[in-house]
Amino acid sequence: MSSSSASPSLSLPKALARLIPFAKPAKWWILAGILAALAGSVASLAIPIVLQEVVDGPLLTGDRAAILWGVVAVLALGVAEALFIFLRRRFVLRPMTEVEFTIRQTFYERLQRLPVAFHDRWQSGQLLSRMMQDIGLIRRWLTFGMIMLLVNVLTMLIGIALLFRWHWVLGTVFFICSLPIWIVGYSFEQKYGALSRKSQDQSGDLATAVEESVHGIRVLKAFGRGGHSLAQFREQAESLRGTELRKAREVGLIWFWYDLVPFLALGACLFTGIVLASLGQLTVGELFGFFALAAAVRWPMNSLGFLFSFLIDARTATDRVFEVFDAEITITDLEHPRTIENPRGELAFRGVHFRFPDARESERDLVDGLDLVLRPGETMALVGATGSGKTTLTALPTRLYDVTAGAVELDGVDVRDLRLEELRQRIGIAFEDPILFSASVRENVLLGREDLDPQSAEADRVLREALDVAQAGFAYDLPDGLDTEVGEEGMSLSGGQRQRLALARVVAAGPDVLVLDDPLSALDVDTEALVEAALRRVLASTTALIVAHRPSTVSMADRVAVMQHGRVIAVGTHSELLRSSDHYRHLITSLEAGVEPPPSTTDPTDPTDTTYPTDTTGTEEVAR
Ligand SMILES: Nc1ncnc2c1ncn2[C@@H]1O[C@H](COP(=O)(O)OP(=O)(O)OP(=O)(O)O)[C@@H](O)[C@H]1O
Repeated sequence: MSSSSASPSLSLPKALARLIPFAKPAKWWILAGILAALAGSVASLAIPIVLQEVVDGPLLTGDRAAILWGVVAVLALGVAEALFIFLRRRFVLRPMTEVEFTIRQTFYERLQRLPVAFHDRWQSGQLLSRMMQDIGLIRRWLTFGMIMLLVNVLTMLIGIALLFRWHWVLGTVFFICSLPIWIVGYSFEQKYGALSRKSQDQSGDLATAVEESVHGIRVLKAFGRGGHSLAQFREQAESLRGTELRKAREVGLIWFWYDLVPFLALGACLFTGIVLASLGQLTVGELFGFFALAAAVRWPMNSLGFLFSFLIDARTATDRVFEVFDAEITITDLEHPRTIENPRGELAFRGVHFRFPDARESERDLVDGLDLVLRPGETMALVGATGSGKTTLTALPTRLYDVTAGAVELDGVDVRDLRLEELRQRIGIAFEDPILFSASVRENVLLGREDLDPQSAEADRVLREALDVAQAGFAYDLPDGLDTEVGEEGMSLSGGQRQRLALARVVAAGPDVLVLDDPLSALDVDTEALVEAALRRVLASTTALIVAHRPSTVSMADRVAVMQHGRVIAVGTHSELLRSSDHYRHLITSLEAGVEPPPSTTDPTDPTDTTYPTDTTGTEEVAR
C-alpha cells in the first residue's frame, strides 16, 4: 500500500488515546515526569511572586536582611527549576524507550502474523518507515511533547490566575488577548494534519524506492538505468521536499502567531498595568512581579506552536502505526482446532477456488474448482502453462493464502481446522525464489526445526543429511563452514547454491508433505541429476507436490497433474498423459525445447479442446 492509505476518522484525543495501553506500564513514571515538569513551572512562576513581595516589602522599608533572603529565594527557585527539568527527563526517558520497544515489538509481531495477502498490498518501505520513523516519533512525543504541552498549558493557566490575583483587569486583558492562540491552533490542526500525513507517507514511498533500487542494483547497473533511477528518486525526493517546505511554511506561520500573540497580550497587560499603577490600583511590586511573570510565561506560550505541530505529527504517526495494527489477521487458528492423530500424508484439493482480493470482478477465479488427490507417499508433478496458477496453488496447503471456496485437506482434515503450527510442521514448502536470511548456513537450514538445539548432535545429523540430499556440500567449504553467514548481509552465493540450501531447509524440516515450487530450476543438468537421485530417497517416504518446469523434474514423479484454466484437466503417469492429453503433449514439447509453455488461450468451455475432462470433478484421473 502506498501513500493513499486512508487514516481513520477519529478525533485527535481518541486517535492518541489508542496509545494508552502501550503507555500504561509507564503511567507512574509519566505522572512523575508531569509532576516534575509542573514543579519546575511552579518554581519559575514563584519567582515573580517573590520579587513582588521583595519590592513591595523589604525594598520599601530598606530591610537588607529580608532583601538578601529574597535574593536567596529567587536563586533557590532558579536551581529548583533546573533540578525539576533534569528530573522530568530522568523519570520519563528510560520508561519511554521501553514503551517504544513494546510498540515496535508488537508491530513486528503483527507483521509476522498478518497474511501474505496483506504483504502483497503493502510496500516494504511504508512498513519500514512506520516501524522506525513513526514509532520513534511517538516515543519522542510521549517523552517530551505530551508532557510539555500539558505543563505549558497549565503554566499559562496558572500565569493567568496569578494575573487575576494581582488585578482582575490584568487577568481579563491577558485572557482575551491570548484567545487567538486557541483559534489559530484549531485551524492549524486542520491544515497541518493533511500535510503531516502526506509528508510521512511520502517518506515511506521514498524508503520503498531506496529499498527497491538497492535490492535491484544489479539490474539497474546492467541496463545502465542508474541515471533513470536517480531521476525518479529525485522527483520523489523533490516532491517530499515540497511537502516539507509547505509544512515548514505552516509551522513558520504558527510560530509567528505564537510569538506575536503572547507579545501583544503581554504588551496589552503592560499598558493596562501601568494605567492601573498610575491610578494607584496596582503596587509597584505587583507591576514588577508582572514583568517577571511575563518573562516566565513567554517561553511556555511561544512553545505552543511547536508543540501543536508535534502533537499533530504524533497523531499522524499513531494513525499510520495503527493502520497496521488494525489490519485484519484473516488466517488464524480455530478456537478448538483439530489435530491429525495418525498422519499418513494424503493431500487433497476438493473443489478449490481461489482469487486474489484485487482481481477484477469480470475475471474468473485463478483456481476455479480444482480437484486433485495426492495419495500418501506419492510424488505428483504439477505442470501447466506459465501464469496458470501453479505457484498460487502451492501456497494454499500451508495457508499462505486461504481458499476462497472448497477445501484443502490433509489426511481428511480441512487445513483450516488444524493449528497453523501443526499444519506448517506437517507440510513443508520450498519456493522457486530461495530466500536466505542474514544468518549462518546452519541457522538457515534448521529454520523449520525449532524443536532442535542447533548445537546438538541430532541437529548436526539432520543438517548434514539435508545438505546431502540437496547436494549442498559446498557449504562445508565456505570460509567458516556451516557457520558462515549467508543471506543479504553475508556471503554472496550463486542462485543454484541458494536454491540448494532452501531445498535442504525444507528437507531438514522433515514434513509429511513436501510442496516444492520448481526447486531445481537454477541447477545445471549434472547437479540436478545428483539432487534428483538424492531427493528420490526422501520422496520415497514423503508425499510431494512438485511444480515442474523441466521434463527431468517430471520424471521424478509417480504421476503428473496438468493444470489449465484454474483446474486440473488430467492426471496420470507421464506416458499415459502423452497418449491421452493433447495439452500435456504440447506442454512437454515446450519444456523439452527449453521454452516456457505460453499461456493457453483455449477456452475451457470449448468442446473442441480435447484435453478438457469430461468429468468436471477433475479428480478422475483420465489415465490412471
Ligand atoms: N500476489 C498476487 N496478487 C495478484 N495477482 C497475483 C499475485 N501473485 C500472482 N498473481 C497472478 O496470478 C497468476 C498466476 O500466477 P502464478 O505465479 O501462480 O502462475 P504460475 O503458473 O506459477 O506461473 P509460472 O509458471 O510462470 O511460474 C498470474 O497471472 C499472476 O499475475
